[in-house]
Amino acid sequence: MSTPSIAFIGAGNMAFSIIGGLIKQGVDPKKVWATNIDQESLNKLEQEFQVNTTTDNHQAISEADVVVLSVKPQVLKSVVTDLAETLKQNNPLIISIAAGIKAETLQDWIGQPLAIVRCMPNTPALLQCGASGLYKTAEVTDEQANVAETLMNAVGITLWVQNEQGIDAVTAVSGSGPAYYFLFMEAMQQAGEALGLDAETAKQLTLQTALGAARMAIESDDAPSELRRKVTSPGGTTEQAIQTFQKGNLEALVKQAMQAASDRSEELSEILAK
Ligand SMILES: NC(=O)C1=CN([C@@H]2O[C@H](COP(=O)(O)OP(=O)(O)OC[C@H]3O[C@@H](n4cnc5c(N)ncnc54)[C@H](O)[C@@H]3O)[C@@H](O)[C@H]2O)C=CC1
Ligand SMILES: O=C(O)[C@@H]1CCC=N1
Repeated sequence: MSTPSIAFIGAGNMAFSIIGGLIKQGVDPKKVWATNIDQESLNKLEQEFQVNTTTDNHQAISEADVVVLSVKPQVLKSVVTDLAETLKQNNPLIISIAAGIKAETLQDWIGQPLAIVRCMPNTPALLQCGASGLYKTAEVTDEQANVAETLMNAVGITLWVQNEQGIDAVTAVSGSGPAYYFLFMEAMQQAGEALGLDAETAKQLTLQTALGAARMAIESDDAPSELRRKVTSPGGTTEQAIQTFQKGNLEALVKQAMQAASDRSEELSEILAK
């Protein structure tokens, strides 16, 4: 992939995953800049991926074609307002991965309606197994949209949403989603141990089962409901487990949890816009 010069501002966990995925995909590390206020995080990035690092956000964006805003939403305003003049001058494509901060809010902070793509990635990007939702403002050209899509396609699948609210939903599904599956893995592993397996055995069985189920769901023509039915013998063991989940209202709980994630995304956009 021929890459534009990309600067990640606030390269923490999520940026680490994207950068790692890009480098593993063959992106030239010399084209990637990463910043952080924490030198240790930068040392790790430099050691692992040989990308350029600096604690100076201005230096990182000075020659960037693409600026990826990857600090926490709570510090984004101070970072963006500090960089506003350079952003206005250089007019790079801005990709914000921050949860809950609307494109219009970013444009207000910058003081000009620059081209902004909001991207909601997830950490499996590190293994090129990410899933990202993208939303673009009217200022984004087709070419810039292509750049954003190509970049995120290098670390997984990408889907565009037509309205910005869609990003709140993407956040609840795939942005936060890995954590839901990790929680389920933790719970299954603990339950396996409670049933008498040693920790390593419970872990390996749990993780391989998660991988196998995900691959089947992706690769099979059957819907997950049908795949589930094929595991569930009438009067058998799975039926007992599924009935227990259903009595505990698992589906309603999942819906409630994801609504809470989406609500929080909306709430952040209101609180942090000020
Ligand atoms: N972690 C995840 O799974 C996902 C995170 N996101 C979004 O990505 C963004 C980053 O999240 P994480 O990587 O989890 O957070 P993080 O805290 O690991 O990374 C942010 C980094 O920014 C650095 N930083 C703080 N102030 C800075 C400044 N003024 N200049 C440069 N660097 C600065 C921090 O030291 C930190 O290492 C957030 O906005 C979040 O909403 C989006 C999707 C998934
Ligand atoms: O928890 C968060 O706010 C971020 C956004 C999606 C995943 N992590």
